Amino acid sequence: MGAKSAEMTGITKEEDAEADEEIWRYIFGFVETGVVRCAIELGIADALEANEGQPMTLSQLSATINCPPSPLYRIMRFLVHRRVFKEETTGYALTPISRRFITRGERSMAALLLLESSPVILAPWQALAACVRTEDRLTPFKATHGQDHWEYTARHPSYSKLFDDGMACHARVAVAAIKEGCDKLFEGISTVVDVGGGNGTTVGLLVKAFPWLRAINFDLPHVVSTAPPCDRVEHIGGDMFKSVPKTDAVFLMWVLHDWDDEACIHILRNCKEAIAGDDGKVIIVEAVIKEEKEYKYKGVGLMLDMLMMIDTNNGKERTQEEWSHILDKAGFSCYTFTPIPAIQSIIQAYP
Ligand SMILES: C[S@@+](CC[C@H](N)C(=O)[O-])C[C@H]1O[C@@H](n2cnc3c(N)ncnc32)[C@H](O)[C@@H]1O
Ligand SMILES: O=c1cc(-c2ccc(O)cc2)oc2c(O)c(O)ccc12
Repeated sequence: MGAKSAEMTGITKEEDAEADEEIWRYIFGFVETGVVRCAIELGIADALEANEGQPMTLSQLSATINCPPSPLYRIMRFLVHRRVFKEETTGYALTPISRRFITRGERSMAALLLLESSPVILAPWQALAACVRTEDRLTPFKATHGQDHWEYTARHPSYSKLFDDGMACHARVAVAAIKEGCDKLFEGISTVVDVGGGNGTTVGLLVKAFPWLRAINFDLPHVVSTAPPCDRVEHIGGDMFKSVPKTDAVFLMWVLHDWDDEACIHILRNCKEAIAGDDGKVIIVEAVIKEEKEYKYKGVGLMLDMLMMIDTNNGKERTQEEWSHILDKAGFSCYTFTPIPAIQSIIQAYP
């Protein structure tokens, strides 16, 4: 049977030609992530950074990172084509993308890429179709690893570190955006509890950015037990489903997206209980899913929504209406939404 005509399908020649090209992005999309992961593991961006930002020839780079020139040439050819690195007359150089893969860089996303491309995170995608079909929905993560994400994290310290480091590298970008987009957020606030604060990177940065603040980093006991000490930050282990330490303000970033509405309402009621003074508030830093034409960051919110389907029990990214629903149910008298230059928005909820 021959190809159907444009009149029959309603597809123009141009659209069809575009699809011929686009289809390969779906088929080989993983290659880009895989090669960037390899570049991070080889330390290519780190080596160029250590060379004081000066370009390096293939043989210099090969000697520095201890990788033979022949495969390195092919890897660099691919990454130059993708603009991850650039080729100048004197050798290979960093671009704005590879600067984000310098492991100790201020805006490094290397740890998040290593997390998302890890076998633990990737394997459950094989189970997504089977899991969404079943009525008594087992998450793909649990179907693959036999435990839910937080049980698995508690039992696998090396994955727990990979996860906390991944979250922490994104936290650095988020706190800078909070300061830029909402610099009055902590006015009149002396103490803040970061609920689900991971290894404390976020509160550590918050107390630096807002120097009058004292903070508690509150997370599961096994998570805070490995958190490094930090000035004006106390680490407390506990369970947000039981209670939250008393404070002026509660801060939650990328915590509520892990949970269904009922669990979120439960957590938010505990956070509301924790607010000691009359001027306190709960600060939520999360994605707010918007109409398609308003999507920023190439639909990252929708990608995270798919990730929540893989890793959590009915966790999801929410629209403004969905956020309003859970905040109303948790008993907040009013709340505001503030966009910031990041994937997330700031939601301030007042008891
Ligand atoms: C997606 S991570 C977000 C980490 C951090 N807020 C950030 O943005 O980098 C969710 C955090 O919630 C914590 N968590 C899960 N269950 C918890 C509970 N019952 N009580 C306190 N924290 C919990 C996890 O350990 C994890 O650090
Ligand atoms: O694997 C993840 C990744 C995230 C994540 C990544 C990037 C962001 O800007 C925010 C969050 O969150 C996760 C999560 O909440 C979870 O329960 C399991 C896995 C991941």
